[in-house]
Amino acid sequence: MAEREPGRELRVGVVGTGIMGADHVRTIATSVAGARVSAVTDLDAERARAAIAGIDGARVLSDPFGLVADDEVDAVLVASADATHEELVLACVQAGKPVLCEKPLTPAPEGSLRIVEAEEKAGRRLVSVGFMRRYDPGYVDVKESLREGVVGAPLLLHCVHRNASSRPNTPSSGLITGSAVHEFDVIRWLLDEEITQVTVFRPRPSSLVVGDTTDPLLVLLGTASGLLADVEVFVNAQYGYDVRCELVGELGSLYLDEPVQVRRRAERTRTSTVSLDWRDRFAEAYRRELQDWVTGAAAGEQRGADAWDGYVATVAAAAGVAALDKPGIPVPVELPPRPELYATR
Ligand SMILES: NC(=O)C1=CN([C@@H]2O[C@H](COP(=O)(O)OP(=O)(O)OC[C@H]3O[C@@H](n4cnc5c(N)ncnc54)[C@H](O)[C@@H]3O)[C@@H](O)[C@H]2O)C=CC1
Ligand SMILES: O=C1[C@@H](O)[C@H](O)[C@@H](O)[C@H](O)[C@H]1O
Repeated sequence: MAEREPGRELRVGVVGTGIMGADHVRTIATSVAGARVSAVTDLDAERARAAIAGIDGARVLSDPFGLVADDEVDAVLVASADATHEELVLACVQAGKPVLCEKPLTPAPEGSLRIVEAEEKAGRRLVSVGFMRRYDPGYVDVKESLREGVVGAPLLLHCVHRNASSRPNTPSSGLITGSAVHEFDVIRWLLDEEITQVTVFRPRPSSLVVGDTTDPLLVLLGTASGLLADVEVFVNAQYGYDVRCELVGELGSLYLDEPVQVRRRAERTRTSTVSLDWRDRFAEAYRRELQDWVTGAAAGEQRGADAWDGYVATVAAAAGVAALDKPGIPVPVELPPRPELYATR
Protein backbone atom coordinates (compact mmCIF):
# COMPACT_ATOMS: atom_id res chain seq x y z
CA MET A 1 0.00 0.00 0.00
CA ALA A 2 1.34 3.47 -0.90
CA GLU A 3 2.38 5.41 2.24
CA ARG A 4 -0.09 8.09 3.24
CA GLU A 5 1.35 11.45 4.23
CA PRO A 6 0.25 12.26 7.79
CA GLY A 7 -2.68 14.67 7.76
CA ARG A 8 -3.63 13.98 4.13
CA GLU A 9 -7.23 12.98 3.49
CA LEU A 10 -7.90 9.26 3.16
CA ARG A 11 -8.55 8.56 -0.53
CA VAL A 12 -11.49 6.18 -0.79
CA GLY A 13 -12.30 3.97 -3.77
CA VAL A 14 -15.85 2.68 -4.08
CA VAL A 15 -16.78 -0.52 -5.94
CA GLY A 16 -20.46 -0.57 -6.90
CA THR A 17 -22.40 2.66 -7.24
CA GLY A 18 -25.95 1.34 -7.07
CA ILE A 19 -28.37 2.31 -4.31
CA MET A 20 -25.94 1.90 -1.39
CA GLY A 21 -22.69 2.77 -3.14
CA ALA A 22 -24.08 6.05 -4.50
CA ASP A 23 -25.46 6.88 -1.05
CA HIS A 24 -22.07 6.21 0.58
CA VAL A 25 -20.27 8.29 -2.07
CA ARG A 26 -22.57 11.22 -1.32
CA THR A 27 -22.14 10.82 2.44
CA ILE A 28 -18.33 10.68 2.20
CA ALA A 29 -18.29 13.72 -0.09
CA THR A 30 -20.61 15.82 2.06
CA SER A 31 -20.56 14.62 5.66
CA VAL A 32 -17.38 12.72 6.53
CA ALA A 33 -14.25 14.51 7.72
CA GLY A 34 -10.77 13.41 6.67
CA ALA A 35 -11.70 11.54 3.50
CA ARG A 36 -12.48 12.11 -0.13
CA VAL A 37 -13.80 9.91 -2.92
CA SER A 38 -10.85 9.23 -5.19
CA ALA A 39 -12.30 6.64 -7.57
CA VAL A 40 -15.43 4.65 -8.26
CA THR A 41 -16.25 1.71 -10.49
CA ASP A 42 -19.41 -0.07 -11.53
CA LEU A 43 -20.36 -2.56 -14.23
CA ASP A 44 -22.61 0.26 -15.42
CA ALA A 45 -20.18 3.09 -16.18
CA GLU A 46 -23.02 5.57 -16.55
CA ARG A 47 -24.12 4.84 -12.97
CA ALA A 48 -20.55 5.33 -11.79
CA ARG A 49 -20.31 8.69 -13.59
CA ALA A 50 -23.63 9.82 -12.12
CA ALA A 51 -22.49 8.92 -8.60
CA ILE A 52 -19.48 11.27 -8.73
CA ALA A 53 -21.15 14.15 -10.59
CA GLY A 54 -19.97 17.36 -8.93
CA ILE A 55 -17.28 15.66 -6.79
CA ASP A 56 -13.89 17.24 -7.48
CA GLY A 57 -11.01 14.87 -8.16
CA ALA A 58 -13.09 11.68 -8.29
CA ARG A 59 -12.45 9.35 -11.25
CA VAL A 60 -14.37 6.51 -12.87
CA LEU A 61 -12.23 3.38 -13.29
CA SER A 62 -13.26 0.42 -15.41
CA ASP A 63 -11.96 -2.47 -13.33
CA PRO A 64 -12.66 -3.15 -9.62
CA PHE A 65 -9.33 -4.93 -9.10
CA GLY A 66 -7.58 -2.00 -10.81
CA LEU A 67 -9.34 0.25 -8.29
CA VAL A 68 -8.11 -1.87 -5.38
CA ALA A 69 -4.54 -1.65 -6.72
CA ASP A 70 -4.74 2.05 -7.66
CA ASP A 71 -1.97 4.18 -6.09
CA GLU A 72 -4.46 6.95 -5.37
CA VAL A 73 -6.80 4.68 -3.41
CA ASP A 74 -5.89 4.24 0.27
CA ALA A 75 -9.02 2.38 1.37
CA VAL A 76 -11.85 0.59 -0.41
CA LEU A 77 -15.59 0.52 0.14
CA VAL A 78 -17.29 -2.53 -1.42
CA ALA A 79 -20.96 -1.91 -2.23
CA SER A 80 -21.38 -4.21 -5.21
CA ALA A 81 -23.61 -7.29 -5.36
CA ASP A 82 -23.22 -9.81 -2.51
CA ALA A 83 -21.66 -12.46 -4.78
CA THR A 84 -18.74 -10.13 -5.64
CA HIS A 85 -17.72 -9.36 -2.04
CA GLU A 86 -15.36 -12.25 -1.34
CA GLU A 87 -12.87 -11.77 -4.16
CA LEU A 88 -12.84 -7.99 -3.77
CA VAL A 89 -12.29 -8.14 -0.01
CA LEU A 90 -9.56 -10.76 -0.46
CA ALA A 91 -7.86 -8.49 -3.01
CA CYS A 92 -7.94 -5.64 -0.48
CA VAL A 93 -6.44 -7.83 2.26
CA GLN A 94 -3.71 -8.94 -0.14
CA ALA A 95 -3.03 -5.30 -1.07
CA GLY A 96 -2.90 -4.36 2.63
CA LYS A 97 -5.73 -1.83 2.22
CA PRO A 98 -8.53 -1.24 4.75
CA VAL A 99 -11.89 -2.28 3.34
CA LEU A 100 -15.45 -1.58 4.43
CA CYS A 101 -17.61 -4.27 2.85
CA GLU A 102 -21.37 -3.97 2.80
CA LYS A 103 -23.31 -6.76 4.49
CA PRO A 104 -23.43 -9.68 4.09
CA LEU A 105 -19.67 -10.19 4.09
CA THR A 106 -20.31 -13.11 1.71
CA PRO A 107 -23.46 -14.99 0.75
CA ALA A 108 -22.31 -18.24 2.48
CA PRO A 109 -20.09 -18.87 5.56
CA GLU A 110 -17.31 -20.61 3.62
CA GLY A 111 -16.43 -17.41 1.77
CA SER A 112 -16.35 -15.37 5.00
CA LEU A 113 -14.14 -17.99 6.63
CA ARG A 114 -11.68 -17.66 3.74
CA ILE A 115 -11.56 -13.91 4.45
CA VAL A 116 -10.94 -14.57 8.16
CA GLU A 117 -8.13 -16.96 7.22
CA ALA A 118 -6.60 -14.42 4.84
CA GLU A 119 -6.54 -11.82 7.62
CA GLU A 120 -5.00 -14.31 10.04
CA LYS A 121 -2.31 -15.02 7.45
CA ALA A 122 -1.72 -11.30 6.98
CA GLY A 123 -1.61 -10.96 10.78
CA ARG A 124 -3.86 -7.89 10.87
CA ARG A 125 -7.49 -6.85 10.72
CA LEU A 126 -8.28 -4.78 7.65
CA VAL A 127 -11.90 -5.74 7.04
CA SER A 128 -14.96 -3.95 8.43
CA VAL A 129 -18.50 -5.10 7.63
CA GLY A 130 -21.37 -2.67 7.01
CA PHE A 131 -23.53 -3.62 9.98
CA MET A 132 -24.46 0.03 10.47
CA ARG A 133 -27.00 -0.55 13.23
CA ARG A 134 -24.05 -0.69 15.64
CA TYR A 135 -23.79 3.06 14.99
CA ASP A 136 -27.50 3.92 15.15
CA PRO A 137 -28.07 6.27 18.12
CA GLY A 138 -31.13 4.26 19.18
CA TYR A 139 -29.41 0.87 19.21
CA VAL A 140 -26.37 2.41 20.91
CA ASP A 141 -28.71 3.78 23.61
CA VAL A 142 -30.29 0.33 24.10
CA LYS A 143 -26.84 -1.25 24.48
CA GLU A 144 -25.65 1.41 26.92
CA SER A 145 -28.86 1.28 28.99
CA LEU A 146 -28.53 -2.49 29.18
CA ARG A 147 -24.90 -2.23 30.28
CA GLU A 148 -25.85 0.33 32.94
CA GLY A 149 -28.43 -2.10 34.32
CA VAL A 150 -31.41 0.20 33.69
CA VAL A 151 -33.76 -2.74 33.00
CA GLY A 152 -31.89 -5.42 34.91
CA ALA A 153 -30.92 -8.73 33.37
CA PRO A 154 -32.20 -9.19 29.80
CA LEU A 155 -34.77 -11.93 29.17
CA LEU A 156 -36.39 -11.45 25.79
CA LEU A 157 -36.10 -9.46 22.57
CA HIS A 158 -38.94 -8.67 20.19
CA CYS A 159 -37.79 -7.43 16.80
CA VAL A 160 -39.61 -6.21 13.71
CA HIS A 161 -37.95 -5.80 10.31
CA ARG A 162 -40.28 -4.56 7.57
CA ASN A 163 -39.47 -3.26 4.12
CA ALA A 164 -42.11 -1.58 1.92
CA SER A 165 -41.29 -3.96 -0.91
CA SER A 166 -38.60 -6.38 -2.00
CA ARG A 167 -36.93 -6.75 -5.37
CA PRO A 168 -38.98 -8.94 -7.72
CA ASN A 169 -38.21 -12.66 -7.39
CA THR A 170 -36.46 -12.35 -4.03
CA PRO A 171 -36.19 -15.96 -2.78
CA SER A 172 -37.44 -16.72 0.74
CA SER A 173 -33.82 -17.31 1.74
CA GLY A 174 -33.14 -13.67 0.78
CA LEU A 175 -35.31 -12.55 3.72
CA ILE A 176 -32.80 -14.31 5.96
CA THR A 177 -29.49 -13.54 4.22
CA GLY A 178 -30.35 -9.97 3.14
CA SER A 179 -32.62 -8.67 5.92
CA ALA A 180 -32.62 -10.88 9.05
CA VAL A 181 -28.81 -10.93 8.91
CA HIS A 182 -28.89 -7.40 10.40
CA GLU A 183 -30.91 -8.77 13.32
CA PHE A 184 -28.46 -11.64 13.83
CA ASP A 185 -25.60 -9.16 14.05
CA VAL A 186 -27.29 -6.55 16.20
CA ILE A 187 -28.73 -9.10 18.64
CA ARG A 188 -25.34 -10.70 19.38
CA TRP A 189 -23.79 -7.21 19.55
CA LEU A 190 -26.47 -5.92 21.96
CA LEU A 191 -26.34 -8.96 24.21
CA ASP A 192 -22.63 -9.67 23.85
CA GLU A 193 -23.28 -13.36 23.46
CA GLU A 194 -23.67 -15.82 20.61
CA ILE A 195 -26.79 -17.06 18.92
CA THR A 196 -26.91 -20.84 19.33
CA GLN A 197 -30.04 -21.83 17.42
CA VAL A 198 -32.46 -20.56 14.80
CA THR A 199 -36.05 -21.68 14.23
CA VAL A 200 -38.16 -20.36 11.35
CA PHE A 201 -41.95 -20.32 11.17
CA ARG A 202 -43.74 -19.68 7.88
CA PRO A 203 -47.08 -17.97 8.53
CA ARG A 204 -49.69 -17.53 5.78
CA PRO A 205 -47.91 -15.53 3.06
CA SER A 206 -49.13 -12.14 1.96
CA SER A 207 -51.33 -12.42 -1.11
CA LEU A 208 -49.65 -9.28 -2.42
CA VAL A 209 -46.32 -11.06 -2.91
CA VAL A 210 -45.84 -12.50 -6.38
CA GLY A 211 -43.79 -15.64 -7.00
CA ASP A 212 -42.69 -18.24 -4.48
CA THR A 213 -41.46 -15.94 -1.72
CA THR A 214 -42.77 -16.80 1.74
CA ASP A 215 -43.29 -13.37 3.23
CA PRO A 216 -43.53 -12.69 6.16
CA LEU A 217 -41.36 -15.06 8.18
CA LEU A 218 -41.11 -15.40 11.93
CA VAL A 219 -37.65 -16.26 13.20
CA LEU A 220 -36.93 -17.40 16.74
CA LEU A 221 -33.36 -17.17 17.98
CA GLY A 222 -31.91 -18.79 21.10
CA THR A 223 -28.70 -17.53 22.67
CA ALA A 224 -25.92 -19.13 24.71
CA SER A 225 -27.38 -17.95 28.04
CA GLY A 226 -30.93 -19.05 27.16
CA LEU A 227 -32.43 -15.75 25.99
CA LEU A 228 -35.03 -15.86 23.24
CA ALA A 229 -35.44 -13.29 20.46
CA ASP A 230 -38.35 -13.28 18.04
CA VAL A 231 -37.92 -11.50 14.74
CA GLU A 232 -40.69 -10.71 12.28
CA VAL A 233 -39.22 -10.28 8.80
CA PHE A 234 -41.75 -8.87 6.34
CA VAL A 235 -40.20 -7.39 3.21
CA ASN A 236 -43.41 -6.49 1.36
CA ALA A 237 -45.21 -4.65 4.14
CA GLN A 238 -46.35 -1.98 1.65
CA TYR A 239 -46.66 0.98 4.02
CA GLY A 240 -42.95 1.77 4.48
CA TYR A 241 -39.72 0.74 6.19
CA ASP A 242 -40.15 -0.08 9.84
CA VAL A 243 -37.52 -1.46 12.22
CA ARG A 244 -38.32 -1.96 15.88
CA CYS A 245 -36.76 -3.68 18.83
CA GLU A 246 -37.88 -4.18 22.39
CA LEU A 247 -35.54 -5.64 24.95
CA VAL A 248 -37.40 -6.97 27.98
CA GLY A 249 -35.42 -7.17 31.18
CA GLU A 250 -36.18 -8.24 34.75
CA LEU A 251 -36.88 -4.62 35.78
CA GLY A 252 -38.29 -2.99 32.66
CA SER A 253 -38.05 -2.73 28.89
CA LEU A 254 -36.09 -0.74 26.32
CA TYR A 255 -38.22 0.02 23.29
CA LEU A 256 -36.58 1.24 20.08
CA ASP A 257 -39.10 2.66 17.66
CA GLU A 258 -38.69 4.59 14.44
CA PRO A 259 -37.13 7.98 15.24
CA VAL A 260 -40.07 10.38 14.84
CA GLN A 261 -39.31 13.97 13.83
CA VAL A 262 -42.74 15.59 13.94
CA ARG A 263 -45.97 14.09 15.22
CA ARG A 264 -48.88 16.08 13.81
CA ARG A 265 -52.12 16.45 15.69
CA ALA A 266 -55.15 17.71 13.81
CA GLU A 267 -58.83 16.83 13.60
CA ARG A 268 -58.48 14.56 16.61
CA THR A 269 -55.86 12.48 14.75
CA ARG A 270 -52.17 11.98 15.48
CA THR A 271 -49.90 11.28 12.46
CA SER A 272 -46.22 10.95 11.69
CA THR A 273 -44.38 9.73 8.62
CA VAL A 274 -42.79 6.30 8.22
CA SER A 275 -39.38 5.95 6.53
CA LEU A 276 -39.31 5.05 2.88
CA ASP A 277 -36.34 2.72 3.22
CA TRP A 278 -33.12 2.10 5.16
CA ARG A 279 -31.37 5.12 3.65
CA ASP A 280 -33.51 7.63 5.51
CA ARG A 281 -34.11 5.47 8.61
CA PHE A 282 -30.40 4.76 9.13
CA ALA A 283 -28.85 7.87 7.52
CA GLU A 284 -27.12 8.92 10.73
CA ALA A 285 -25.92 5.35 11.39
CA TYR A 286 -24.32 5.17 7.92
CA ARG A 287 -22.68 8.56 8.45
CA ARG A 288 -21.23 7.55 11.83
CA GLU A 289 -20.14 4.18 10.45
CA LEU A 290 -18.28 5.83 7.55
CA GLN A 291 -16.72 8.45 9.82
CA ASP A 292 -15.48 5.81 12.26
CA TRP A 293 -14.14 3.64 9.43
CA VAL A 294 -12.26 6.61 7.93
CA THR A 295 -10.88 7.74 11.30
CA GLY A 296 -9.80 4.19 12.11
CA ALA A 297 -8.26 3.55 8.68
CA ALA A 298 -6.27 6.78 8.91
CA ALA A 299 -4.93 5.60 12.28
CA GLY A 300 -4.23 2.06 11.07
CA GLU A 301 -7.09 0.61 13.15
CA GLN A 302 -10.00 -1.59 12.18
CA ARG A 303 -13.32 -0.31 13.53
CA GLY A 304 -16.93 -1.59 13.64
CA ALA A 305 -18.00 -5.15 12.88
CA ASP A 306 -14.93 -7.16 11.84
CA ALA A 307 -14.48 -10.13 9.51
CA TRP A 308 -15.19 -12.54 12.38
CA ASP A 309 -18.50 -10.77 13.08
CA GLY A 310 -19.25 -10.96 9.37
CA TYR A 311 -18.49 -14.68 9.40
CA VAL A 312 -20.63 -15.37 12.48
CA ALA A 313 -23.58 -13.53 10.92
CA THR A 314 -23.30 -15.69 7.80
CA VAL A 315 -23.20 -18.87 9.91
CA ALA A 316 -26.39 -17.79 11.71
CA ALA A 317 -27.97 -16.86 8.37
CA ALA A 318 -27.04 -20.27 6.91
CA ALA A 319 -28.74 -21.93 9.91
CA GLY A 320 -31.78 -19.72 9.21
CA VAL A 321 -31.85 -20.77 5.56
CA ALA A 322 -31.61 -24.45 6.61
CA ALA A 323 -34.43 -23.84 9.11
CA LEU A 324 -36.69 -22.53 6.33
CA ASP A 325 -37.08 -26.08 5.07
CA LYS A 326 -38.16 -27.49 8.45
CA PRO A 327 -40.52 -24.92 9.94
CA GLY A 328 -40.73 -25.05 13.73
CA ILE A 329 -37.60 -27.17 14.14
CA PRO A 330 -34.57 -25.47 15.73
CA VAL A 331 -31.33 -25.57 13.73
CA PRO A 332 -28.09 -25.20 15.73
CA VAL A 333 -25.58 -22.44 14.99
CA GLU A 334 -22.15 -24.05 15.28
CA LEU A 335 -19.04 -21.92 15.42
CA PRO A 336 -15.36 -22.79 15.59
CA PRO A 337 -13.36 -21.06 18.35
CA ARG A 338 -12.79 -17.34 17.74
CA PRO A 339 -9.24 -16.79 16.43
CA GLU A 340 -6.81 -14.80 18.56
CA LEU A 341 -6.70 -12.00 15.96
CA TYR A 342 -10.31 -11.11 16.88
CA ALA A 343 -9.95 -11.39 20.65
CA THR A 344 -9.44 -7.68 21.27
CA ARG A 345 -11.97 -5.14 20.04
N1 LIG B 1 -26.16 -1.88 5.10
C1 LIG B 1 -27.37 -1.79 4.55
O1 LIG B 1 -28.30 -1.36 5.18
C2 LIG B 1 -27.58 -2.18 3.14
C3 LIG B 1 -26.66 -2.96 2.49
N2 LIG B 1 -26.88 -3.38 1.21
C4 LIG B 1 -25.84 -4.19 0.57
O2 LIG B 1 -25.11 -3.32 -0.30
C5 LIG B 1 -24.70 -4.00 -1.48
C6 LIG B 1 -25.25 -3.26 -2.69
O3 LIG B 1 -26.66 -3.25 -2.60
P1 LIG B 1 -27.53 -2.22 -3.48
O4 LIG B 1 -26.81 -0.93 -3.59
O5 LIG B 1 -28.88 -2.25 -2.90
O6 LIG B 1 -27.54 -2.96 -4.88
P2 LIG B 1 -27.61 -2.30 -6.33
O7 LIG B 1 -27.99 -3.41 -7.24
O8 LIG B 1 -28.44 -1.07 -6.32
O9 LIG B 1 -26.11 -1.87 -6.61
C7 LIG B 1 -25.09 -2.79 -6.80
C8 LIG B 1 -24.17 -2.20 -7.87
O10 LIG B 1 -23.01 -3.01 -7.97
C9 LIG B 1 -22.67 -3.09 -9.33
N3 LIG B 1 -21.81 -4.26 -9.51
C10 LIG B 1 -22.17 -5.56 -9.42
N4 LIG B 1 -21.10 -6.35 -9.64
C11 LIG B 1 -20.03 -5.52 -9.81
C12 LIG B 1 -18.66 -5.71 -10.05
N5 LIG B 1 -18.14 -6.94 -10.15
N6 LIG B 1 -17.87 -4.63 -10.18
C13 LIG B 1 -18.38 -3.39 -10.08
N7 LIG B 1 -19.68 -3.14 -9.87
C14 LIG B 1 -20.50 -4.19 -9.73
C15 LIG B 1 -23.98 -3.15 -10.08
O11 LIG B 1 -23.84 -2.76 -11.43
C16 LIG B 1 -24.82 -2.17 -9.26
O12 LIG B 1 -24.75 -0.86 -9.76
C17 LIG B 1 -25.23 -5.42 -1.33
O13 LIG B 1 -24.21 -6.23 -0.82
C18 LIG B 1 -26.36 -5.29 -0.33
O14 LIG B 1 -26.62 -6.47 0.39
C19 LIG B 1 -28.00 -3.01 0.52
C20 LIG B 1 -28.94 -2.24 1.12
C21 LIG B 1 -28.81 -1.74 2.47
O1 LIG C 1 -29.54 -4.25 4.09
C1 LIG C 1 -30.64 -3.85 3.80
C2 LIG C 1 -31.39 -4.30 2.61
O2 LIG C 1 -30.54 -5.01 1.75
C3 LIG C 1 -32.51 -5.19 3.10
O3 LIG C 1 -33.35 -5.53 2.01
C4 LIG C 1 -33.35 -4.49 4.16
O4 LIG C 1 -34.32 -5.39 4.65
C5 LIG C 1 -32.45 -4.04 5.28
O5 LIG C 1 -33.21 -3.44 6.29
C6 LIG C 1 -31.43 -3.07 4.74
O6 LIG C 1 -30.67 -2.53 5.78
